Amino acid sequence: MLTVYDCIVSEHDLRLVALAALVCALASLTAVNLLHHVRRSGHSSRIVWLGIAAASTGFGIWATHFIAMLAFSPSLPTAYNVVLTVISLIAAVALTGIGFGAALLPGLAAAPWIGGAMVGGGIAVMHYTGMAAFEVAGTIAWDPALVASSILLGGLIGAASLFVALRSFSLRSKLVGALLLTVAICSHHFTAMGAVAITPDPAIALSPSSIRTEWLAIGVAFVSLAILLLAVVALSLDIRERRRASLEMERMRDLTDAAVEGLVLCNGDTIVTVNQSFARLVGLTSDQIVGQSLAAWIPDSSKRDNLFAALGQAVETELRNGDGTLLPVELIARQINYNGALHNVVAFRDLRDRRNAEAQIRYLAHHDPLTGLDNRASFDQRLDREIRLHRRAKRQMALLCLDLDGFKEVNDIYGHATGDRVLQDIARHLSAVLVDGQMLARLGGDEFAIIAPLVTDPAQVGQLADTLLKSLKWDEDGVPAGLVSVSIGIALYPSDAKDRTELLSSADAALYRAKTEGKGTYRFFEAAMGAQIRERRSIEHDLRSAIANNELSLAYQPQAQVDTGEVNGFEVLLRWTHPTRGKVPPSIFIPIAEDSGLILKIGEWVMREACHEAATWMRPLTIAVNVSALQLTSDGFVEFVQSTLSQTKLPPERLEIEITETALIRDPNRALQTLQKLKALGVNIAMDDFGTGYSSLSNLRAFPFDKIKIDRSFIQAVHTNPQAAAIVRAVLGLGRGLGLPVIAEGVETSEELRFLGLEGCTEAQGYLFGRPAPIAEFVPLINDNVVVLPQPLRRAAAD
Ligand SMILES: Nc1nc2c(ncn2[C@@H]2O[C@@H]3COP(=O)(O)O[C@H]4[C@@H](O)[C@H](n5cnc6c(=O)[nH]c(N)nc65)O[C@@H]4COP(=O)(O)O[C@H]3[C@H]2O)c(=O)[nH]1
Repeated sequence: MLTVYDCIVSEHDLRLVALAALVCALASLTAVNLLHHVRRSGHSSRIVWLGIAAASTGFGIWATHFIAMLAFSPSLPTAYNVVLTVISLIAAVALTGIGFGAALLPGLAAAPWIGGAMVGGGIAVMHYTGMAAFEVAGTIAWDPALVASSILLGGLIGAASLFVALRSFSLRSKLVGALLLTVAICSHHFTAMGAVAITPDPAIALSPSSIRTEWLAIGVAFVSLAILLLAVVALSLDIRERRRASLEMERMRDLTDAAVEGLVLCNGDTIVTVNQSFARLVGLTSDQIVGQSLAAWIPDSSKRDNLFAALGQAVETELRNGDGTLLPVELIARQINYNGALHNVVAFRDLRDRRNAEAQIRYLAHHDPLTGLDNRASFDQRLDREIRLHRRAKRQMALLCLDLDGFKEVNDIYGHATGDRVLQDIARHLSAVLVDGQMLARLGGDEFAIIAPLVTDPAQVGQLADTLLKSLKWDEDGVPAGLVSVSIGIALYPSDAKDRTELLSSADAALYRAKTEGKGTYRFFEAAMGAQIRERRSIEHDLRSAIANNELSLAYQPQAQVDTGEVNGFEVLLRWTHPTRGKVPPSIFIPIAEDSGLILKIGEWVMREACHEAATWMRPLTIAVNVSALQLTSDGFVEFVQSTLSQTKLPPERLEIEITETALIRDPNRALQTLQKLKALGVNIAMDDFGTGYSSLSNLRAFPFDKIKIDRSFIQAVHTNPQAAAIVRAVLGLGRGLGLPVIAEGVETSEELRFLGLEGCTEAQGYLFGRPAPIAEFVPLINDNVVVLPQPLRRAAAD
């Protein structure tokens, strides 16, 4: 280093050294600017601008060398070989051009380094060719170490200069790049000059054809002037380009800001600009984002690689936003030519809404939207899985099927909104009872099911059912406690079933038993239940086609005066003659018809047939028709009765509707409204089976009854059970008190009739007067005023 320093200080004119450095710096700055211009140029003008850049830089290197040589004063005569001097200039221009071309090769990350190193090589070739042109009256000796160092310095610093200069479009990059190129040229030159040792030799003469130093100075001055001109051109180009770039940037920003998707423009991995959508997406300002690496926002490197490997194809990954949280995004990358260079544009589409929608769809596919519980599909999957696991582990599990009692009434009376709230409440209460591993699902309507895995003792499941039932004792939304209850059927795997379908049907059978044996309770499956359920389903199935198949008929049972035996009217009783089962008792098929809703259609048929029949009788006898709760509360029942009466021309006062007390309890307001309307039509209303239900005095007063029917179970026990006799007496007294006639049902013996006569009962019905039979058997009764009571009984009643 000292040799180089000594060489500069003691053997050079420092003013000219400074001039050389200035020319060099000017040439380097011009070179960097023109290089950027080449990069921005279109294909056709690229080669022209590359030539201009190469010429300016080559001239600059050459001029720097020769000004520095002019500054060199070995105190001996010197001159320059013309040919070699020209070759050195050509070499400088050509090798710089090749280096620049290499540095701008697209798609090669190391291109600026390689190109820069080639420019460094060009500096060395120019210098040593120039030194070969140098003639001096002496011999020149070279220090090989310094020669090698000079070449290395030029190459390395040259490589670094182009890398820095081309890294970005910023002014800083350009200035630092130009400075490094200046250092590369100067450091090479002066290190190489430090390697020179001249020994004066008067015997060596300068060749006559060589140019004198003075002439060289003039040539160098011209070249320097040319560099100055090129620098001005480069500067104006730079200013123009900057203005154009800023306009282009502004236009692009306006355009990209209009886009809904986040857009990011990258030079390599560095973010050059972003639109407002992207800034909003990450929650930062664009100034905070620009200049950063794309990797900072897309942490998954493999997804980043995929993005650029398959341009134009969507890649789903995560975006890290300003606060460090990750957002699901879809990316598409494309390449565009921006400011003369290829850039990557990455579009970011926020996938949160889509993901939420997908999650919602997935949720809905497996859950009941009203209660949030798992739905049937999800339940079936889980049950299958649990059965597999328990089979493998040889363990026991339980399935509990739950059904709401009285839910239909809640919907009818309080409306569907209340019904929905009741279901939600029930779901919440039941869920609160369950422990980890147990699953509650809503299978539809008012049906729920619970899977209880790993049961060691059935008593455990009984306790669970008890707790579930207790959890539902509540009073909410104005729905009275007790109106809604839950019945539970329990089946165990593997003892009650081998697969899901069988397990469900066993639990269903147990549920049916629970419902028929009191409601609000639970039952375990028993083998016999399966057969009962199948039987019930078969009856329900056949009942559906019973009207169409003419399998239904009506039986008529007389109702008579206790004292005279005179017939007042008939009660209509439904009969079903099944093609294979024969006569099916009403006690079997009527509850099935009521549970399945078939009673609505069947009841209409009964009413129409009965009114039609009664209208044909010569005597104006009454006709009593049983009406079930479902009919009474069904829409349009009153209108139906009215139109039946007018169609059959039966006077309304001849029709009597028999209603049990339970039909009133389910929906008292609606029942009251219906009964009042029927009453207004002129129809009579009888309370059936009095004594078996609630036997509420308030019901008798609140509803517009015309008659009370004492249940046959009391009549038949009047002589064996003093309590029954007391009840009959009490009901008769009640009737008298309220001014309501009382009819006794199921009178079979003359003793029963005598008892009723003595207690003041005016009307009776029973086998004693006649069994229910087709109307054809009562033809004389309906046409003549015939007393039906046998003589001895008439006497008994009269006694
Ligand atoms: N042991 C005995 N029984 C007697 C005597 N007199 C009448 N019965 C029976 O007592 C039942 C009286 O009908 P219910 O209390 O309205 O009870 C009826 C009624 O609730 C229902 N039912 C029958 N027909 C209809 C109908 O058309 N519509 C509706 N909704 N229910 C009906 O089925 C129930 C049973 O009907 P049935 O089996 O016909 O049974 C009838 C009748 O056959 C007697 O002296 N001794």
